[in-house]
Amino acid sequence: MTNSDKDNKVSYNGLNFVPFITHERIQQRISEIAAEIADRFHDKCPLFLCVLTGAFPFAADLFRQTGIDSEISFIRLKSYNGTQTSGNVKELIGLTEDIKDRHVIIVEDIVDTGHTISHLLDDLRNRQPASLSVATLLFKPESEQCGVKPDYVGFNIPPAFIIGFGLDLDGKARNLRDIYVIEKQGQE
Ligand SMILES: O=P(O)(O)OC[C@H]1O[C@H](OP(=O)(O)OP(=O)(O)O)[C@H](O)[C@@H]1O
Ligand code: HPA
Repeated sequence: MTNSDKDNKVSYNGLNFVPFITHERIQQRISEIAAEIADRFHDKCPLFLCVLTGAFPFAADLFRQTGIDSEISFIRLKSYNGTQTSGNVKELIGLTEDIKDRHVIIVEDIVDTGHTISHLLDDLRNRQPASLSVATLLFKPESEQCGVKPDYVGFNIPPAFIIGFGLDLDGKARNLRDIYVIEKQGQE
């Protein structure tokens, strides 16, 4: 089965998606965020905390491009089925590091309703890090429901479902180089 057609649309599970943000724009923006993070944390040996699964491509590029003395670790949280949040954030792989007195930078692919990041921030604050920051590639300010304001945002986007560059629909499409947005009714 092929997932793309001549208009560069892609289809997964019967839903159509159209191109939204190119790989080149993503990379450009990541290098800008990396420079900001390097400027602030170059003497603090921060711990990047990648929230699997969706954040792994962003975290890899950001971690590499920041290029300062730093470490990376991983946790795995899950709350989405298809295009909807269940509202229930499940921890599939937990934190193994002691983060007390560490400068922690949480790396997310997307802050949408904000439930996942809000749940994680509550947990990490109790572990007394020296500082806690959030870097997210994508932010949907109109969907956000928990009052979380990420410190570093790649792109503010409208409240429509997207895939690609780590973001999935039921496990598919994470390997797309670009980011795609769900096609609006009547757009086809
Ligand atoms: O702000 P929210 O509405 O909580 O949505 C954001 C979360 O949703 C996605 O994770 P998902 O549960 O789909 O798991 P995944 O990373 O394995 O795709 C994404 O990676 C974020 O962690
Ligand atoms: O728009 C989205 N796409 C994929 N995964 C997501 N998780 C939260 N929002 C999204």
